[in-house]
Amino acid sequence: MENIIKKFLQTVTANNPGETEFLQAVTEVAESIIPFIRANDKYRDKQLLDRIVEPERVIIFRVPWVDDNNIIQVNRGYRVQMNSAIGPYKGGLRFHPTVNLSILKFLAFEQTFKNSLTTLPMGGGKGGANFDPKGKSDGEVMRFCQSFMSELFRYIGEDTDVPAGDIGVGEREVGYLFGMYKKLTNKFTGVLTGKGMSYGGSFIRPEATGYGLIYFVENMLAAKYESVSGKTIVISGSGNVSQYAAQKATALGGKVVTLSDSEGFIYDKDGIDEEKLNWVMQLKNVRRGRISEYADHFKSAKFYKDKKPWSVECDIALPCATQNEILVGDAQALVKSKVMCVAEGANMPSTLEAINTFQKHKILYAPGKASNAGGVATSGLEMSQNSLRYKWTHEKVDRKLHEIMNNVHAECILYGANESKDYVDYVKGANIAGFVKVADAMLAQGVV
Ligand SMILES: NC(=O)C1=CN([C@@H]2O[C@H](COP(=O)(O)OP(=O)(O)OC[C@H]3O[C@@H](n4cnc5c(N)ncnc54)[C@H](OP(=O)(O)O)[C@@H]3O)[C@@H](O)[C@H]2O)C=CC1
Ligand SMILES: O=C(O)CCC(=O)C(=O)O
Repeated sequence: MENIIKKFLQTVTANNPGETEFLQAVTEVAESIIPFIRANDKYRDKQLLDRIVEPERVIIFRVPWVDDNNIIQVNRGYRVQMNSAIGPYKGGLRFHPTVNLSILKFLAFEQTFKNSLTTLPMGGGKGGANFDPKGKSDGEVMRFCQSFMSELFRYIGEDTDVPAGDIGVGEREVGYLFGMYKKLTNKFTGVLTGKGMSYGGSFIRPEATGYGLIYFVENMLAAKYESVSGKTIVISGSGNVSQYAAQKATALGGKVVTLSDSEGFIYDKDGIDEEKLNWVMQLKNVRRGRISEYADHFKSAKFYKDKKPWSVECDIALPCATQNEILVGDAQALVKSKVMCVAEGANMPSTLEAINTFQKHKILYAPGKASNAGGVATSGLEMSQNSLRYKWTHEKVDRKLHEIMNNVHAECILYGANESKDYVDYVKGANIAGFVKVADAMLAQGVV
């Protein structure tokens, strides 16, 4: 089996030179899917994984725009349309200076499995640009978004490809993108999700990834007769996912002690309660400031410049910033501090070695494609509401989100529990459960 996996990965490596993040994501999936395919005649010799790793389409385009000093700037825009076997391409847009094809291919690949896990009819896609919204005026961000959409609009649509937010793309950016799409096509449709509440957005979509993460963690802990209540929780990042994970964890009686951004982390020994979190939301979503300011404002906190929070003692660790933020040494530090559960709000925040470390020590570990699926699931609910031209209540969407996360967890157990049922390999469980639905649809649709 090892040789078959090795040969497959050699081919993917040769076909995608230098795409380290994409190869990392494929390696993690191949290790659990190839043995499953070989053990099931239905999936054998159909080159399913060979087809899934090849994007159906990649669009790369120029994004010229004019900054506030009247200087012309140029960025590169992308949309990776990875797999449409079970529905229109669906996945966020990332605006960050590090964006490149490898990163967007890894995200689109993971998204294919994640979206399948939600059981909603959404294929996998991802896009973005190497544009940095940090430090830009609202006017600059608007002009960039308009230029980005003036090319992307040809390739998307409510039944074709439905983008949303990701790092650097929040409600402000989605608003500008939607406005330009509407102007260019003269259509008011559910072409983007994460929209504002006044023009077709869904209740709970802003909260969904963070809330869904905590619903998933509650499921993981319940199997050990534990809960979030009374636990010390370390969170990285301070953006959308981190904020709402912190909010829900605190509401359930957990004590969140860290948040971070790309300049370092803050540790608040007294916990980041609701009032302090509201202050953070104002800082990050309105003033667009740095997390270090928290330690200037709250005397119970200390700022650790250029450091990550993984050496802080905790029961639960929730990486919610970016890919590969937990290296093997960080995983070892968490194991040493007797972490009970690590659940990913970010996409692929743990390296393969870090995942091995958690699993070797039988830590409850959930990969992002399962534990952060609540965001895209609620985007799927936003699409349903847009098709219905209707808006469900806050309570109804939250209840549906909760049910979906319970179901994603159950699917992971189904395919990931070991024979003696005393440990769940959530990586294996999520990969196989996500694969089955996509593979069945691909088989039914022929070689296309
Ligand atoms: N938004 C969503 O619905 C979903 C998001 N995700 C994933 O969750 C993660 C966070 O996304 P989201 O909260 O939406 O994004 P935001 O842009 O709202 O926040 C991102 C946060 O991560 C920090 N960060 C970004 N890059 C780095 C880096 N290289 N090193 C250290 N910190 C970094 C940012 O700090 P700074 O401001 O300094 O850059 C910021 O605090 C991403 O991995 C995303 O793919 C997954 C599912 C859904
Ligand atoms: O809501 C969406 O469509 C995208 C969410 C996303 O980007 C993700 O799940 O990583």
